[in-house]
Amino acid sequence: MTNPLLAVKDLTVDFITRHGTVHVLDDVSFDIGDGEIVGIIGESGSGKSVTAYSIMGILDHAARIRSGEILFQGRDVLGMNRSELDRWRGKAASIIFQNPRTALNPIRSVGDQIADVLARHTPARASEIRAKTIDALKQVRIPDPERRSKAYPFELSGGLCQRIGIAIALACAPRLLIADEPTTGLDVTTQAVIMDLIRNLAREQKTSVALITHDVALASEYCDRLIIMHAGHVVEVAPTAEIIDHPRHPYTAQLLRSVPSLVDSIGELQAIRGSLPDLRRADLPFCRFAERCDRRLPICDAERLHLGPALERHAVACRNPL
Ligand SMILES: Nc1ncnc2c1ncn2[C@@H]1O[C@H](COP(=O)(O)OP(=O)(O)OP(=O)(O)O)[C@@H](O)[C@H]1O
Repeated sequence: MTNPLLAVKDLTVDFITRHGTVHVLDDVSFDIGDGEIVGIIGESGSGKSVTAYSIMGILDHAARIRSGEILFQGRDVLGMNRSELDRWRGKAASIIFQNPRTALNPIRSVGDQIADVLARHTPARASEIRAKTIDALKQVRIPDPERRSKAYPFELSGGLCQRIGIAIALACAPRLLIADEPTTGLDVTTQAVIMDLIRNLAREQKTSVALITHDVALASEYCDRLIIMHAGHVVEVAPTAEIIDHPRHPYTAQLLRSVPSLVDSIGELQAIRGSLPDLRRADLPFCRFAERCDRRLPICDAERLHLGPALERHAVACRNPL
């Protein structure tokens, strides 16, 4: 991809814990283009959130970025100092979290929380900020926005709280929105409303979206391209239809076979074999899927195969792909 909006290159992140070093991300590389909606998919523990937090500069203090680059419009995000990051976050890139209620400040009205973000990034008079706050609430289809702006998170449903999260994230029309499991915990109807809202607003504002989810069916419905992660490696990247029709990595194929809406008959439905390797192991195999893989070859254990920084249209990190 020429001049992507975001380029993550060979990102390697460990966590230092009392029980040892956890090798969470290992040479993670991918791009996100202007206006694209990209799904980052994988089982729980595959490193999706750590990737998102690395991009946003909000990693836990136990994290160590061992190597790699995160370039946003060519600018090195990892090299930004605190005040540069504060200006960049919210204005250029923002994030919405899984649990909207805990992500919001419980003791500040939702209108004030939107106004705070606007005031931080756009110098304007209080009356203008107030008008923009109401506009932001209207944009996420909050009924009776004047009244709701004075509400506290505990007074709103989970779905309404997530709309507030979206309003805060999109208040300054960022170029990149990271949506980290934005619909987990919401009922199915509300999930669809929230996802439609994210997609439509992103398209209107030309905001790129990284949708982080373990829900392959959801990602396949909303994303242009999918990035498949397994145990801290990116194993496959391709346009959504291509990956759904012709998965090439054995892990992707197993992942797709575990999704009821993506198999032709119930008889084809299969659980993913085995479990993720313990990321504290010092002897992690080059291919972290090898121990779960029925296509493993001797060469898989001999040397690491990288997806590479310049990703092809359909890239797969496997010695013996389908
Ligand atoms: N602060 C931390 N200290 C130690 N290990 C951590 C920490 N944060 C994350 N990890 C480990 O990093 C790995 C990846 O976690 P991450 O939350 O990114 O996974 P995920 O793919 O987003 O999963 P989920 O869908 O459950 O959120 C896991 O093994 C997790 O235990």
